[in-house]
Amino acid sequence: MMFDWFQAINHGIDGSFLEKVREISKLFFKLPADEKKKYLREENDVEGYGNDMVLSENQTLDWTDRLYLTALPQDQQRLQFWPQNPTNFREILDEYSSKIQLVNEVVLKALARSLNLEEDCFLNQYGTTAKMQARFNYYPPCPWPEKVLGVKPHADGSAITVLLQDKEVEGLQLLKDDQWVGVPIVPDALTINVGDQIEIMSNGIFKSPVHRVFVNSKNERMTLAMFCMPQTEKDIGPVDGLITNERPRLYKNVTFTLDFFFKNYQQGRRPIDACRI
Ligand SMILES: O=C(O)CCC(=O)C(=O)O
Ligand SMILES: [Fe+2]
Repeated sequence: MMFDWFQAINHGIDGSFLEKVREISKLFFKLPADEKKKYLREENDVEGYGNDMVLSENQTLDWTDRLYLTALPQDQQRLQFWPQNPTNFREILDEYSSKIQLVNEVVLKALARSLNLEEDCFLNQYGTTAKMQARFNYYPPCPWPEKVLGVKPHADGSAITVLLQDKEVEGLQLLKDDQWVGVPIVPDALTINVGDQIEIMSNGIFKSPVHRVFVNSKNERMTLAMFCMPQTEKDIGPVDGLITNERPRLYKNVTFTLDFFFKNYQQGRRPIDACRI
């Protein structure tokens, strides 16, 4: 199997800028609850500040606070959910998104070349605009760490996810050969994994890894996941060069909307299973 998760260093984003990104996240989560509530997610929406969408009484909630925002394209930003405080929040997130967009392009081209395909074959499925969702995750210390998870097992619905990990506190684990393996902290690295949409586009050659986050009783942890993907109105499917007699088409063409993703995810189903032929 090909790699599905790696740590990128020399990605072109300064350590000092990554610090600024961590800083706006921290300043936001440290605001008084009343102030954060101004950006509260609405009941049936994913964007904004809050926790899981509650879809059933049996659902286990994640031990986390998060702020979920559409970062790109800029004209789809819903600024009512963007913190006014810290005052440079928007400037920093905009700059970070455009830098991550470049990382996304480099990675998708490299993935294509590694399969001897034309380098734009994945990017061509993006349509006219790329989409990017930012998820700021805050995991408070937890008095019963063995009883809950920071994020329950899931795979990402993105094409790729670029994660800025906490500088000091580990928590991310990925399922490899039925074992949970910790993802270490590498200073100034970006942790990159493929999501369901690259699994589909690559006709299953790249696998969108299942991962989860554990919490601990002593330390809080903060991360920022950037979900990079094609514009959501556009359907995607396995690229032509990867459908052969030996390897028939494994996935349908689908329009991978956020709604489709979350309805499955919150009920403990993998959205990608709904895409298989
Ligand atoms: O916080 C982490 O380490 C990972 C978070 C994650 O998997 C996600 O936001 O999809
Ligand atoms: Fe994830």
